[in-house]
Amino acid sequence: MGMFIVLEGIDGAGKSTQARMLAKWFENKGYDVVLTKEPTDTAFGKLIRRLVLTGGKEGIIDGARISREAEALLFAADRAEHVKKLIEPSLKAGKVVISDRYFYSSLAYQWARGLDLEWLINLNAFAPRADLVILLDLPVKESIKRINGRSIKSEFDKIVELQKKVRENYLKLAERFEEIRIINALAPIEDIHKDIVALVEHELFEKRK
Ligand SMILES: Nc1ncnc2c1ncn2[C@@H]1O[C@H](COP(=O)(O)OP(=O)(O)O)[C@@H](O)[C@H]1O
Ligand SMILES: Cc1cn([C@H]2C[C@H](O)[C@@H](COP(=O)(O)OP(=O)(O)O)O2)c(=O)[nH]c1=O
Repeated sequence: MGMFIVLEGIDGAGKSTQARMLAKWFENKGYDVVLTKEPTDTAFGKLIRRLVLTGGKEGIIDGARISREAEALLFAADRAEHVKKLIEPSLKAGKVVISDRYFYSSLAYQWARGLDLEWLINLNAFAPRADLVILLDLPVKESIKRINGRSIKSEFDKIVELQKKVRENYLKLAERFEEIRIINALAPIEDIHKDIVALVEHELFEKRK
């Protein structure tokens, strides 16, 4: 069996930056690496971007925003395809799978949007837990600085409030899922990479000996 590593955190925490660096680190060590993300780039992921993430006209069906439940189900459908078609086959082939977001994102975000945590955990029970989840934690103020410009000004306050809730949710989830490890994401990019490598070496290599 391969190794399944997930990066989680609020928007702008540095997940995609660190996922790329970690993938390169494994490749340099001779591992076969699959770098992937959720929402995926498949038709399901595109549907989510169109129906959920735009917040604009395209996200409206029959005059209203789609329900939070439908949102959670769309993320789960995308994830089911991701697990069955890419993650499980890659792990069976002995590869290192690194995913930028996974079901932990659904727990943190859809919970923040008001859905019940136990309902979300049950909905995502088909998805195997990761070997290691690296939670990039930082204050919302800092993440907003990093992604300045990605969001619409009129929605700014609402976005800040949601991100704060999401950050708190991730920290609560870290107490419940022992595979989640918290990394301080305020540091410079190279320092965070070193912390992640140290964590990977400790959690995945030394423990497996
Ligand atoms: N440790 C860091 N310090 C400062 N800026 C960073 C750091 N890590 C990433 N960034 C920058 O912040 C922005 C968001 O990073 P990104 O990796 O895309 O985050 P995410 O994938 O979590 O949304 C990018 O412009 C990236 O270059
Ligand atoms: C995977 C996932 C993401 N999200 C949210 C987190 C992000 O705000 C948003 C999109 O993720 P993001 O990583 O920003 O994707 P991209 O920049 O490639 O469009 O979706 C959920 O609410 N639930 C989920 O299950």
